[in-house]
Amino acid sequence: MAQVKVTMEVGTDGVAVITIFNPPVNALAIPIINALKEKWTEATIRNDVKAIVLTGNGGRFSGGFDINVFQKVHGTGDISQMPDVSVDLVVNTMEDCKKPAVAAIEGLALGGGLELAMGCHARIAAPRAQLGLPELSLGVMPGFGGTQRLPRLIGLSKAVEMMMTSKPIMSEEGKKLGLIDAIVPSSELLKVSRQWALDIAERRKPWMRSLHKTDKIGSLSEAREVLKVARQQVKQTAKNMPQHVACIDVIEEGIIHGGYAGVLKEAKVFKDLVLSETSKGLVHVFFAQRATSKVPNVTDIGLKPRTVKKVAVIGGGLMGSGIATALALSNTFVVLKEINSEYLQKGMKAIEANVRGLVARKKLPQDKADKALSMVKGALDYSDFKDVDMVIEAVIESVPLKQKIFSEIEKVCPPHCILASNTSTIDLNIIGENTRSKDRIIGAHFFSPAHIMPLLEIVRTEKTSTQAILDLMAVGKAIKKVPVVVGNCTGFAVNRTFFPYSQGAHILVNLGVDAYRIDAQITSFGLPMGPLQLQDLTGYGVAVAVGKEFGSAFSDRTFKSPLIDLLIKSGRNGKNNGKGFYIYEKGSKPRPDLSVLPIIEESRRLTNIMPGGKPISVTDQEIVEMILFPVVNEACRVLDEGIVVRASDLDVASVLGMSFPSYRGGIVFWADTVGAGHIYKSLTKWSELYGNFFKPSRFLEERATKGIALSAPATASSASRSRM
Ligand SMILES: C[C@H](O)CC(=O)SCCNC(=O)CCNC(=O)[C@H](O)C(C)(C)COP(=O)(O)OP(=O)(O)OC[C@H]1O[C@@H](n2cnc3c(N)ncnc32)[C@H](O)[C@@H]1OP(=O)(O)O
Repeated sequence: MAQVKVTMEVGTDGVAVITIFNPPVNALAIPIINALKEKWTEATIRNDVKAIVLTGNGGRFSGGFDINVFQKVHGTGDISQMPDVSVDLVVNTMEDCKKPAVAAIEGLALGGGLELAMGCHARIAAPRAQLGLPELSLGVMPGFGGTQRLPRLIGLSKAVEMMMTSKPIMSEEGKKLGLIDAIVPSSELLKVSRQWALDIAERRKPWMRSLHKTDKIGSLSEAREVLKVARQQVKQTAKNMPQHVACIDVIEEGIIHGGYAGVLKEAKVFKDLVLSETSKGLVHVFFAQRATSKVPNVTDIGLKPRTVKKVAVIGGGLMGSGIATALALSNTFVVLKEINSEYLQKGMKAIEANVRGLVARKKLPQDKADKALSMVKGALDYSDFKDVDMVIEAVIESVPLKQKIFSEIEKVCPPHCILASNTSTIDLNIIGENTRSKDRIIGAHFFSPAHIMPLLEIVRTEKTSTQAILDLMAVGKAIKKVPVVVGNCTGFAVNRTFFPYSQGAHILVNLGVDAYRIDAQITSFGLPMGPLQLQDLTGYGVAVAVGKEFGSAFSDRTFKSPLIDLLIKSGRNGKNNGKGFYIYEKGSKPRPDLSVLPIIEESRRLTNIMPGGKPISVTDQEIVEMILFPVVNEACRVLDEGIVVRASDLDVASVLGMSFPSYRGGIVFWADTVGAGHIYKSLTKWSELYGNFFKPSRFLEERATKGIALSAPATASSASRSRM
């Protein structure tokens, strides 16, 4: 293992270069922080040192405080594990040091990394270095003085924006804003930084303590206006999370009472936030997301992914065109195949619209858009398939059609070519039934819109080769998705786990609960929309098809709601035709459509499940639980069957595929915070009252009765039932 250390080399010029070594991102682990203090103190007292340069080894300054420490604090609840860095190291040792220091920044300076750099007296950066304070995305806030120094260096508005969005800027922008003093090529970074430090020591350049600066903050009333607007914005964008408002309050403290008072308040509030539930959830998701790239017996056996240069996408509909867009944007050659020129043209136009949309939203420069569009070629036959490395089939969910396509592509593609399907529900073994290439068949399940949604479920069967899995994982990463490897079953991990999401809503509606109250409670819990609005968005055709598929796979626990059929009969198709549970009009938010109420009444009459014919009475919390506990229950079955490698993969999949609130840590993490016991008891009660849909799974029952967390790894007995 590479050594975690801080070195100091004193040159004949009298400059001490202090270097952080902690690959891969030079995280500020506690030994690093202690060693930094030691070296700085040594440099301060040594007579041969005139000035200091701080840098990071391996082309990266620092990715910030060691996030593992947060996780340790979360595990133990012991906040005393957090070192006192802000005052002791950054203010007293670095900023108030009698020798000047310059930060030499390459690659990235994030979080605590940037905060150390701001504690230095100047910052020199290499081109395109990332600079940011992303702490809020971990449920905390900058804790090494960043809330005070960033506004003083670049102005309040921009500093607030950077902290609230957690988005980094490049060193070029940092230079314009005043965060960076000079940009120099990497090869000259140390040389220029040393000279700069000497220039400060000899008063040829200003000796700037950023905490003492006031010129960029503006008047108190201007500052208050900026913070007021920020508070209003985070009410919308950061619902249910404490760190945004806390951070604004701490910034305000420094503006009113001075930077040092701000630093003191920051240190206190920072520690409170570290202990918050939000931070626990977000830090869990941070590590869970990185864990998805570690798949036992796939990524740890020394196998290398092969290069995938050219991919054929079959089907130019919503999914196919989205997938083709994602591939083209990452410079992969794409052949888009359709069955006739009309459909092909539509598909090509959809790709163009996707790419142009990104340009319009300033997410993509024009030259990259042109390049992406030049990577796509349309085709009406298989002649371009002879040299493709991968095919992704994205046609309608029809078993015979998919089977036909797979037996055709097996013949026309080269033998190394991976044969992937974007099916969201159909068993891959059935799709590949008529082929002799079962080792090359794999699921590449994208989420709509495929060029934007970050999740890629990679579905392996018992026969899929390790090489094919590894190759698709590499393609997924190349197109900036988070690939999560899952097993083969109806609905795979995400759709299967969340099938009860809409089912639960339909049961509640039929039990007499107001449809719009259900959606409102789920959105206030933190999902972007409730289950009924989601059905409007995906369209009722999808709801019917998915309902059939799941109804036959899991008939024991499927609730047959007539509501969607009744809505279709009344001429509704959700957002597609502007009429569903809500009314959709251009330019305005969806509005509840009260003319749906008689249709709901009709559904209630048909199902006749209201006890005594009267609507049930439920609290807001019960609504959330009656929708989400069945989801947890299905997640338990997914865990029990070994469909995911680890529980945290399901957390990531729920956050990225279903927009489950990341600050709640994902579906299983959240369930563990609620407690398996409470979930089990509630489901048992509801199953007695309202039927099998709520019946607790064997896995949930076992975990609840034995007091084991749902996320705990599978026992030997359940692992042996694993499908992988
Ligand atoms: C007091 C302070 O104000 C508080 C703080 O500083 S909180 C920390 C603030 N910093 C951050 O939020 C940055 C978090 N890191 C990142 O965003 C990204 O890792 C990055 C942009 C630095 C690098 O991205 P990338 O090159 O894609 O590598 P990525 O796979 O994410 O990370 C590589 C490894 O470094 C680890 N890592 C990254 N940042 C880390 C950190 N700050 N602490 C501990 N480990 C970290 C990752 O867990 C991963 O470990 P693994 O290989 O064992 O899975």
